[in-house]
Amino acid sequence: MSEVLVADDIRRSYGDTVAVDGVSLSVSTGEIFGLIGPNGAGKTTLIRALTGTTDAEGTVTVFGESPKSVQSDRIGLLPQSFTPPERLTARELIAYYGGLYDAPEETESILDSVGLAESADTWYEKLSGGQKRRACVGIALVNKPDLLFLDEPTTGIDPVGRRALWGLLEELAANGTTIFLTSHSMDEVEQLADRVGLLQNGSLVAVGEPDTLIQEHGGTSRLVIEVAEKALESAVSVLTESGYTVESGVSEVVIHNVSPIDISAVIKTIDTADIQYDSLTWTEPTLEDVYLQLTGETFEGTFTPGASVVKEQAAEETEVTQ
Ligand SMILES: Nc1ncnc2c1ncn2[C@@H]1O[C@H](COP(=O)(O)OP(=O)(O)OP(=O)(O)O)[C@@H](O)[C@H]1O
Repeated sequence: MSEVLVADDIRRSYGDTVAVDGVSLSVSTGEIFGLIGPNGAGKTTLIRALTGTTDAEGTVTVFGESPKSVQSDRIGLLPQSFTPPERLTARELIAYYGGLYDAPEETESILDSVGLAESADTWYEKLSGGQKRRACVGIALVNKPDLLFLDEPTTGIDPVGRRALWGLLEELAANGTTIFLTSHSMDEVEQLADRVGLLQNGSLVAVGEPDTLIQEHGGTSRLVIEVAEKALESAVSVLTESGYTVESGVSEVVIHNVSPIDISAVIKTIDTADIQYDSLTWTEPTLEDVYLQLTGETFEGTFTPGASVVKEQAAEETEVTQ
């Protein structure tokens, strides 16, 4: 695979604010690179530097030349904020932007790909927020770009639409389109990206395949047992005595490093001690854990979105639901 995008020591400040602070990276043909990072980390500024839409220090080459010199139909860009003419329908918009290129993608095919076929005759201003975002994604695709930059492409798009868009992006990448995207949705990046870069305070603090980053920084699998406050202390002591590594929260006990086959032994231990609990939830580390670990950010509670509830005490049998 050849390198489509190469950035070396990119720096961009706005007055005293250092938005991008010496970023170097490269992305290969057909690769999906996911850029994550807290609000204000510099993701949009970096995309603007990589696309030549803002001047920055350092060097960027796209297809071996400066981004400003690259033939315009080879790059697609969906900016974070973008408002196309509002009194055009979705179909007219796609056709209008397509008309700027010699060999655009077929309008109907784009409308179909982004799930707007049924709303194609609605003015942009009358589309819902998610439909507007779909239309903007469609506009970024009109020139059949070889390199596609998407700054938070799925913001506001419903879960079914998001998954459809993921499928579309995977298909584009499989056919050789290189994709550079930013997102605050860790499941989106984990699902899509071949490699992930975590930007913090303008610097790339980690780059790697999602699985590798999760292995290195995601921590252990966890079994979260929700117990009544009065049972918390005895639950902790029973489980600790049984050799588990335990941590307690406000109303839950967390056991680290538990594999699914160990869960029944844990249940037996707490049942034998007659400890009342509301639920058991098993989680394995995700990209979100990597994000939280490396950025040092925290949130209230222990549950993560990928959690599998393995048992509620009212249930007759242990059952795994995703
Ligand atoms: N045009 C601008 N003028 C002044 N400061 C700016 C400008 N654009 C960005 N900044 C500042 O640069 C820093 C990085 O902003 P940027 O928009 O690149 O972050 P981001 O990671 O994309 O954030 P978000 O996740 O919220 O979209 C922030 O401190 C922001 O306030």
